[in-house]
Amino acid sequence: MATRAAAGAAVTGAAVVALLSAGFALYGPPLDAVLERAFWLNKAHSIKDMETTFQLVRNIIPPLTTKKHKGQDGRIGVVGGCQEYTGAPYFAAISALKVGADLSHVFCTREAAPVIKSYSPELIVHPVLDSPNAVQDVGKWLPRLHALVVGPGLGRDHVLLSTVKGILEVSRARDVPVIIDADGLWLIAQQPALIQGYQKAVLTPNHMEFSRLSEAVLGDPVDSSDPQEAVLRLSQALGNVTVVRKGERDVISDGKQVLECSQEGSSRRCGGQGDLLSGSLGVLVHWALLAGPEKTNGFSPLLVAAFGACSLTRQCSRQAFQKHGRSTTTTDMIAEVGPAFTSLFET
Ligand SMILES: NC(=O)C1=CN([C@@H]2O[C@H](COP(=O)(O)OP(=O)(O)OC[C@H]3O[C@@H](n4cnc5c(N)ncnc54)[C@H](O)[C@@H]3O)[C@@H](O)[C@H]2O)[C@@H](O)CC1
Ligand SMILES: Nc1ncnc2c1ncn2[C@@H]1O[C@H](COP(=O)(O)OP(=O)(O)OP(=O)(O)O)[C@@H](O)[C@H]1O
Ligand SMILES: [Mg+2]
Repeated sequence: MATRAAAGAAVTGAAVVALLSAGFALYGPPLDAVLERAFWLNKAHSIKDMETTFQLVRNIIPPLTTKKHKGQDGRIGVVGGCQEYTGAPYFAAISALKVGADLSHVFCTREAAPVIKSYSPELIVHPVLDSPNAVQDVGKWLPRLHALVVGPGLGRDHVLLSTVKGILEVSRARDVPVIIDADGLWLIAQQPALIQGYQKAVLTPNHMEFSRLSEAVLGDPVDSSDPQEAVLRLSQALGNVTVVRKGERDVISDGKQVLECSQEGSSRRCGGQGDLLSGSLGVLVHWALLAGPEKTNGFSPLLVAAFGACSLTRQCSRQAFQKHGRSTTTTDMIAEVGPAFTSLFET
């Protein structure tokens, strides 16, 4: 367990960067106002030394060319979808495709599968999660997947969670990057060892999920006065697993650096926005790891990917809200993924 003093010492030694992206004109260049505040506690670098985080996200985006084959820009899996929840895995999987993945798989329970298939012919849906050989059924796809998003709409059934434990163990053994969200985080709060020290894991907790994880891992309630330190401490305690704490501002840390994303979103808090984020992150994590640290200017590729997914989700929310106001739903946000991506990363 990390103590507050230990965390404080690590902060002092580490390069801590807080990047706040203030609002900028819709469809306008994002560089104008993205870097509101940046500092390195060891003073070795200054704001002028650094490219903006948006530029780093742009650096990891693979070019669209006629030379590629299907699958090269991303084959993403989503583990989730049960009797109660079919929307969440759909949102995550379709978001991965809309961001630019070539293939998007959903591994769900038998009864959720026809429902999810009926939402979209573009998803590949495997009704395997409640089968007796579920771990092997998912495991045989792992060599063909670039990242696995675990948890959207998974539910908390004990048998399903123990299957997912097995899937996480196999994924880790195969070095497959995992993005853990929603009920996947419920499992991690009970068994943090599953991802302890795994450098290709990213956790994307909302407010409640973050509190649950912090209490389970650090043993004390979250210090709401210092969100950055709270995220830094949790990441450190988990062995530098990347943590993305969603909220009014998204705080991202790998236990060494802290990024903050306050890209303007909207005041609509409809369900499913986090699923858009975790699905998008699946693709961006693959792209970032492929690009490597030389393209991210020494920053952790996972931090850059997370910043990209957070800013994209919030921009989708902003654009959808401008069109639909109070009636905005996640489906409206998904329709904005293309334009939002272009306005943030391709201008
Ligand atoms: N259409 C769907 O199928 C959807 C299914 N979902 C699934 O629903 C399941 C449960 O997810 P939940 O997110 O409800 O998880 P939890 O059961 O942990 O609930 C989180 C709770 O925290 C509350 N909360 C969120 N932000 C807060 C804040 N800033 N301050 C105080 N309270 C806050 C929310 O109201 C919610 O009740 C997951 O499997 C998830 O993926 C959601 O993703 C939403 C969409
Ligand atoms: N108060 C807020 N203001 C602006 N954006 C927010 C706010 N709270 C959350 N968001 C944004 O909404 C997105 C989803 O975060 P949220 O906390 O709703 O996740 P979630 O509860 O997991 O969602 P889901 O319903 O998909 O499970 C993130 O991009 C986050 O930045
Ligand atoms: Mg969620």
